[in-house]
Amino acid sequence: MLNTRKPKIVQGPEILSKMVGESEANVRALFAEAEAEEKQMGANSGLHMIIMDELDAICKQRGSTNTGTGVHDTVVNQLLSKIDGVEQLNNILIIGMTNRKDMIDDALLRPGRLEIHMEISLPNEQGRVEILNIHTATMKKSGRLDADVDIAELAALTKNFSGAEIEGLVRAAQSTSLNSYVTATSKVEINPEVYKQLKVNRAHFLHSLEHDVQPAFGANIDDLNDYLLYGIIPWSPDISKILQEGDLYAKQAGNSDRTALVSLLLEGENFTGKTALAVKIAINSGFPFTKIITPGKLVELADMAKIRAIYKIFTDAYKSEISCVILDGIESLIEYVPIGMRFNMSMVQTIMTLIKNMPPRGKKLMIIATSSNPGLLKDIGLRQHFTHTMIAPLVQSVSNMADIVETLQVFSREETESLKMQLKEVNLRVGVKKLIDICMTAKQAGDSEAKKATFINLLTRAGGIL
Ligand SMILES: Nc1ncnc2c1ncn2[C@@H]1O[C@H](COP(=O)(O)OP(=O)(O)OP(=O)(O)O)[C@@H](O)[C@H]1O
Repeated sequence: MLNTRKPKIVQGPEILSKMVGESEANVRALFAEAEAEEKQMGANSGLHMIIMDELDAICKQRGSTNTGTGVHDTVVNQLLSKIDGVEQLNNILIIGMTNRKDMIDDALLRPGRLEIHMEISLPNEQGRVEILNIHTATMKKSGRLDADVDIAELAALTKNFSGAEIEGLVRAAQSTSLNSYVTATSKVEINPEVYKQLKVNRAHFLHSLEHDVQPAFGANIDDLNDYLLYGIIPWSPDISKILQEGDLYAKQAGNSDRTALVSLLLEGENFTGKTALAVKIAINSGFPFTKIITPGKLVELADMAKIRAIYKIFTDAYKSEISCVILDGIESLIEYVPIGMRFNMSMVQTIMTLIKNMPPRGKKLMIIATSSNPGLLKDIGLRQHFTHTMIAPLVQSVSNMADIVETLQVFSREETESLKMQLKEVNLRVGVKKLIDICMTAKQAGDSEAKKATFINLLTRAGGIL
């Protein structure tokens, strides 16, 4: 279109070489032709185009890699000197592509270098209709697409799918269809007569949507369900109230024209089920992008990498029209240690900035954070930045305890009644998670009396009986 010389298309990693100086030479070679033509023809030189895919592979922030060779750093330097060096080239257009802009050296992104930044965001519903039409066109033409496939419906069901993922879905639906015609005896065979009538129908697409292709920028419900091992037992009206209020905040984030950011802090003592409640609110919201940040997922990372990982989740969230990010156990995320009151200040700053930061125009975000130390959050100035707070309650009445115990089916109705009688005079104070743990241990104790004795013993030792 621009009438250029044949574009040079390179994959970032292709530039790198194990030979000393070779990577830099590869960068120079990319520019050699343009330089020669500029020297010869000056302003009459044709336009040269270099397209660099996966730019982040070679242009990482200098000083961020730890290979000991410094090769990455010198490749960045070489590229900088070619793009914006002493000998300026006026006959070259460089296009870099990446899905990790955050990892690219800042110097490369300044004016005069790769200065125009364009974000290809996730396709909207209309875009998805067009992409689906492109990828199903051949099937349609050859009569392989069943009449019951509704492209508009598929576009509505593929929220937050990228173009490549939609293409993957079409391919997966084709395989699903093919599989349904395969007879696997000792050989895998397809009846040629049946094959002639092979069509990809709506059921094949729905099957592949459920089993084969998950969007990278989606809500992985299976992953989230791992935090709901015992579901949500409605042991008190407070629990339904928390979930209802959570729904309201999600609606506020989703429906209000003015609210782009809702941040919710779920406070409660240890083991009160804060994570499970936060996850349940997130799932109920039905937001297409939902991610949970837990201390466990960051434990292996160094400080900067932790901050980058958290930023990455938020920048990913900003790509979706509406999203939910759960920050689980803020005190652990900031590495709080009560002895000497130590914590990671950079992490506090990061979390504070992200909680306060408005998502880009047109995007909406709900943040749900959990904490068992609201006093600390107040002292370090984080708590006041949440737009709403809610409290996960402790189990404090014997009848609530009995409801939980009965739901778990560890004790029979008679055993539960007998437990209620034995504990009727006591003051209870225990988190639902701890109570569930105790029940599950007691279940292993054998006969009815042993189960009840173990239950009471463990509850006392856990400080649940005052
Ligand atoms: N009503 C309820 N509310 C919360 N969790 C519940 C409820 N009923 C059952 N559960 C179960 O209790 C467990 C709660 O664990 P969760 O990790 O959420 O607690 P937590 O308060 O975040 O723990 P911690 O203090 O260790 O961070 C989950 O397995 C969940 O399925």
